[in-house]
Amino acid sequence: MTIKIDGKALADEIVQGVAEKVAAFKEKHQITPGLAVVLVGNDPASSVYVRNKVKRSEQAGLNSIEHYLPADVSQAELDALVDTLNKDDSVHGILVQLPLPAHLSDQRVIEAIAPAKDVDGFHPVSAGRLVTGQPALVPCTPLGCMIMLNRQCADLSGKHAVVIGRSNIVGKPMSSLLLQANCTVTIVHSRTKNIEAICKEADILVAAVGKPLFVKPDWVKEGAIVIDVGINAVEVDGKRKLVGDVDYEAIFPHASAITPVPGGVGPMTIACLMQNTLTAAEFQLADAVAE
Ligand SMILES: Nc1nc2c(c(=O)[nH]1)N[C@@H](CN(C=O)c1ccc(C(=O)N[C@@H](CCC(=O)O)C(=O)O)cc1)CN2
Ligand SMILES: [Mg+2]
Repeated sequence: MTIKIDGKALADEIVQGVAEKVAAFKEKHQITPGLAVVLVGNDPASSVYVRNKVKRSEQAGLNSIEHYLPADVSQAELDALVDTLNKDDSVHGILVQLPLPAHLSDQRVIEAIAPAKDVDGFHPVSAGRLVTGQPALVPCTPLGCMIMLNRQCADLSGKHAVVIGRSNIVGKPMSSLLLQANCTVTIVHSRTKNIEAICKEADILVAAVGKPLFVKPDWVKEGAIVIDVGINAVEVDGKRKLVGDVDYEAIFPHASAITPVPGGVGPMTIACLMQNTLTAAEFQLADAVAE
């Protein structure tokens, strides 16, 4: 029997757990962890994600601070806002929704955020901490994938994990987390030869390639755990539909567990942002005590 991993239910559980810990944190320290979310422009998908982040922040008992900037905001104005948020003690986490409009630099904004407030885990300092096994703010999507994997498999040690995709946001941090869990990790990408055969050896297959239905049933080992990070909008019979990087229907009977799209990894990304905001507030408090 294949398990359909219910990301929405697990995300609800995580946010509930964060809410309990936030309540205890407030009680103990008289501090409410604050998450500042910055949205530039009005891209419909980004607007939905930001709305969900604000809603989840409220459920978690976090202080939600929202900044909506026009699509033609200058890089200097955006940098100035990030600088203000970096200096604001009531803000423990800063998230700038990506992608930014073309005239702005995603990388420049990522690097402008104070590493201590980098709840997306995209700053080079956070990436370096993760790779070197130090306490770190870990990118939310891979963190959500690891929580799902740990739920499905009590001991990941020695498993062969294949990650499809090498982005800084998913593929690379995912590989670091799997390595920390003592998996044998292979990353495959657009230049990899014989990608099907490598995927077929995976006990754990994580697809983060951004290509609809890229992974086919004959790429998957019987009993593998399949985590689908892709969220691709396609048109079927004239209607817009979301599909993953994995051919879910066809692969389902071959996997031991698999995430659907929608309702799999996506909701976990936002739940882990709540978790990271609490972690950032805890780290900042510990640093203040140590100073
Ligand atoms: N600053 C960031 N920007 C972006 C991130 C990020 O982690 N930080 N990730 C993505 C967008 N994203 C969160 O920001 C995100 C994407 C999708 C979902 C989600 O729950 N998707 C649903 C389907 C949504 C739909 O119906 O359209 C699902 O998979 O069930 C959550 C968060 C890029 N930008
Ligand atoms: Mg750009």
